[in-house]
Amino acid sequence: MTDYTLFIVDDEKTIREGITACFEEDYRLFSYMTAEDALQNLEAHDPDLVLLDIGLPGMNGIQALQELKAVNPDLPVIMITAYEDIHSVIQCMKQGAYDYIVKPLQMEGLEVAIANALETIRLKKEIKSLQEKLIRKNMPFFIGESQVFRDILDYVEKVAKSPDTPVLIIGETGTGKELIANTIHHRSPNFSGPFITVNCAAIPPNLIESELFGYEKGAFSGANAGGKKGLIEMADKGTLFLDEVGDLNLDAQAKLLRFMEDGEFYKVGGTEKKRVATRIVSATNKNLEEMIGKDTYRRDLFYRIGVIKIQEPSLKERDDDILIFTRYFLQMFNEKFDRSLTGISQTALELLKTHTWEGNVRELKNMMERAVLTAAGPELTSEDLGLGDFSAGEDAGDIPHFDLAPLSPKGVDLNAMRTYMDEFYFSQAMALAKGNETRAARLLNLKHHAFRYQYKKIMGRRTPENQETASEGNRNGI
Ligand SMILES: Nc1ncnc2c1ncn2[C@@H]1O[C@H](COP(=O)(O)OP(=O)(O)OP(=O)(O)O)[C@@H](O)[C@H]1O
Repeated sequence: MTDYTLFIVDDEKTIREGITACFEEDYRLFSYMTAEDALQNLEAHDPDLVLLDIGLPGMNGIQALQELKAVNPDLPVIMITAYEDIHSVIQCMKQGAYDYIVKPLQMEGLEVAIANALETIRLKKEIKSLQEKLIRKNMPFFIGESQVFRDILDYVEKVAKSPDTPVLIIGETGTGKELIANTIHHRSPNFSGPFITVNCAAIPPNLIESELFGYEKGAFSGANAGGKKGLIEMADKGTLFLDEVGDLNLDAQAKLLRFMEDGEFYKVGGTEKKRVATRIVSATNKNLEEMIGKDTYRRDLFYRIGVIKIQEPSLKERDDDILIFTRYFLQMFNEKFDRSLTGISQTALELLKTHTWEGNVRELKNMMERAVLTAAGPELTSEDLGLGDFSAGEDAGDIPHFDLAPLSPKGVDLNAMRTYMDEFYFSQAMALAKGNETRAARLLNLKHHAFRYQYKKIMGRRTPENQETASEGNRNGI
């Protein structure tokens, strides 16, 4: 006997007994004289297939089909009908019946119909289980125990259920906005469709329209001869993730709004109206409300993209998670680089807690990657992490003395001063060491890798004018 349960619902005793005699060795069978009886037993026996007579006394087969589909839309139902009742059959097929058989019953025909229906169920179950496996495999992995973060994940779980409600994720750089967008996609009904990411800040303003909507051949000079599909069309039946959505210019904002109103658009140079169904998830680290006040962002678009808003906390606002992240990344990079660092020194742990974390989780992840790769071990020190003042040694406890100007009553911009000091001493060290990084690192009592990392960061934040000033500084020996 196979593991399938079948209901036979027919008021004719000979039909019920005939079907039972034929199939009782193959399936678990329950037979009922009325639809009401069958519906009452639905929950108790959870059938895989129902054979349902149309001409039943009391609730007829058409009404019973509706009731069954309301309880379980995927339950296959084979209608049993008298030949002359073909109009009712059509009605049942429109309401989702799987198949029908005509009285007097031919048992071979019924056998084929049942086998087909059960094979469809088997395939559907297999597809569902494969889809679930795929979701689990592609599901972004989250770290975080803080209450604020758990609340966000609960909310994400709820909003993901819609296939098309727009979501706006707001938060500083590196807080995990893209990870959240990805999770919304994978937990939504669109999960088997594409997840297309667009970095709005990276596309030149004059190309944004053709990138988003695509273009027809010959739309403009320099265009592909065959035309191009836009990112919106590529995201059909999936999710379009508009990263840095605050960087869209006003022209592109107007076009995006028009598309979001009704899901329709034209390709650049095209005359055919196109339609796609995609969910728009956007993210920004800008203050869009402030931009609306300055007329650089459209209020109507802000409301349209932000039907659901998710505010991602900075790492500082969820500092319970800093040590959890640190341990996780330590283990992750230990495995990746085949290292066996045992932990993190007490001083380093204290410094991790007090660090400013302007680059949020990304900064912590990068810091751990670099430290695990280069540390001497056995545990990570603050020096390995490039944190704090370690000129006096990791746990020496002696604070070195520097002669500093006293604080004036006007106060001081400490961050600007630190930046200035870094730039000043790194430039000087490189000038004195004639560009030799190892010697420059020694002059600043830094390990070579820590020097390199910080020097690259300093060079990266300089504007071209600053760089000119700095190199002049070098020439003048400042
Ligand atoms: N909760 C988390 N669990 C695990 N990894 C995380 C988490 N949050 C962020 N990350 C990791 O931090 C890095 C930055 O995350 P992500 O790119 O999602 O940030 P973002 O807010 O979109 O940044 P940006 O605004 O700069 O684009 C990624 O490597 C991501 O995997």
